[in-house]
Amino acid sequence: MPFETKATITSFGGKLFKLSHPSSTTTTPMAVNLYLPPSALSSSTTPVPLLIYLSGLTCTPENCSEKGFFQHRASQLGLAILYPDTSPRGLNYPGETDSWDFGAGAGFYINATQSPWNVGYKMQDYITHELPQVLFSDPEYGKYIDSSRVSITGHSMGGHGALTLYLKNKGTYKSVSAFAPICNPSNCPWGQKAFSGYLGADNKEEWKKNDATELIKSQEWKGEKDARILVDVGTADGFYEKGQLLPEKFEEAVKEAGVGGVKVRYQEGYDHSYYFMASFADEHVEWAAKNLGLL
Ligand SMILES: N[C@@H](CCC(=O)N[C@@H](CS)C(=O)NCC(=O)O)C(=O)O
Repeated sequence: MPFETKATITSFGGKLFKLSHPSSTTTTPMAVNLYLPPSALSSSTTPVPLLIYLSGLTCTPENCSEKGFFQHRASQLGLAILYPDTSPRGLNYPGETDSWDFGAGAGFYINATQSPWNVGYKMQDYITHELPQVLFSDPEYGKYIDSSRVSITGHSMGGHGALTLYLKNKGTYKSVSAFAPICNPSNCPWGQKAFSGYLGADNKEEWKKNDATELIKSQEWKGEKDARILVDVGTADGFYEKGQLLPEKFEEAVKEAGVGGVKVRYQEGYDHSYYFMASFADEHVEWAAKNLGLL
């Protein structure tokens, strides 16, 4: 089914489209925003590459579209941005809306294995399979996108989502970047709560398959010299201070696996918010653009 266009908003010379489509993966309607830069919309040009942005806990497609400021540099460089939602909505599973860090708004970009979540909470399949297929084949929007040039990025839960989907699907995305990602969910409260609910408290092997710090040590990545991973963490991030992000664990794993081409940067004084995100948005868009052949 093609996208239904709910709104069109001019932004940095391009257009932000607020879209919706019925998803067979989540069994619900899904909201998604798409930004097309001016170069994509001018009739004389060829399709543009795509950056997928995965948002954090509690977010919808709106948070980053409104205050992430990705559109600023994406407009100049000729990059499309896709802002998906963070979970299915309205399934009415028991406990789905009881807390902000589990269920609605907290899908973690994994495929749940535990009932009832294993029916609709399949955000990994949704982001890697259904959503790109719907976009690339859409009669209105598909023609603007070069489906062979896609990168991925994200914030917090979405930063981890970006890292894991990149690591699980080597070659699908040209690069990855993450803002304040949860780096080692098996060892932090947010991750332990989500993985217990979605994957089962005792299924630690399943946890490892969904944890960026474990995935980077896999056979597929061990010894990789050009991993194309950029991570930024703010040193005044309260969630970093509380041990939710654990970037040092990821850095240790990178070292242990002998992986090159990974930059983890600690940005002095920045917190977890979109003030931090927006401050480095240009650099993350440039990172993707460079790896997508635009720079
Ligand atoms: N609701 C949580 C905060 C959750 C939170 O900070 N979410 C981040 C992602 S992990 C976010 O992007 N929130 C939405 C926003 O800042 O617009 C709290 O009260 O501590």
